[in-house]
Amino acid sequence: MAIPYPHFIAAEKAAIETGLLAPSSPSSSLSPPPVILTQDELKKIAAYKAVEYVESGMVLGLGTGSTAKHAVDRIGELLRQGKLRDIVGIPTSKMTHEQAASLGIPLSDLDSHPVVDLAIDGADEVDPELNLVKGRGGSLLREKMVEGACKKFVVIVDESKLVKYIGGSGLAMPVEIIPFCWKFTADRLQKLFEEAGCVAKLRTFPGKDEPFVTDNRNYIVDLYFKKSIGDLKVASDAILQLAGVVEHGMFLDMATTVIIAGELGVTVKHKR
Ligand SMILES: O=C[C@H](O)[C@H](O)[C@H](O)COP(=O)(O)O
Repeated sequence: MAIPYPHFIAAEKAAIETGLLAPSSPSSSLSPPPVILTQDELKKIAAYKAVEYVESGMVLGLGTGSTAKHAVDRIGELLRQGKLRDIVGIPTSKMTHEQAASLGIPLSDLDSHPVVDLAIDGADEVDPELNLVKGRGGSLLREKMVEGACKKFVVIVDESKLVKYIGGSGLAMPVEIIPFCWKFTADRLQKLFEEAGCVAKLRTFPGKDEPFVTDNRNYIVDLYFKKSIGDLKVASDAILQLAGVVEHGMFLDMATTVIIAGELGVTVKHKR
């Protein structure tokens, strides 16, 4: 989707920094036409901004998804150019592992590097307190392990991901569950949030009846809410108490910084 970008100065600055736009010459028109950036270009702007936090020698959590992909590409590029050195990446999914390996980024895991300096990842929802929903792309467990082990967690989104409250987009809040008796677990999840009008649906591969299988060979049940689920910590504890649940996609109080690329340019929010 093309997003009109009428605030030319902020947009131009962000786009030039990211290399999406060539700097205009001094003789160029005083009233340039509005820059039109796609949603993917906004993601790229946020990702490039986040990579500015990366320093040589860091152990890096490498996120998953269409936004994090840009950050991984950029890290690979800076390594190739010699502008970054001695980076160790900890991928949060098989897909990111493949991407990072193809770019020549040295890779490791939490067993060998239990402390991660910085993780960069996308999100599906961001609330005003910087709580997140993640996992609509199917990765959440490895992300939560790696991002829970990092000193700084920088989240990169375009402004469409901002919500007033978690679940407020009306889109899925994913829960990773074990395949054994998945209907039983899905029913229990739905009942847990009856008052919020919750509907629990097993995720399937697009256009097929087959259950979607995560990197950890689990299933995902997507929860859809009609209303707010109230206290997020209470909701999180209740979900995690169900025996068939492995992990959920609410990342509460984990993000230290959120970088948002939007109509007004780039906004950086830090955890208070
Ligand atoms: O499962 C996917 C991950 O949690 C992603 O980081 C999240 O879904 C955001 O993905 P995208 O950047 O593609 O919107």
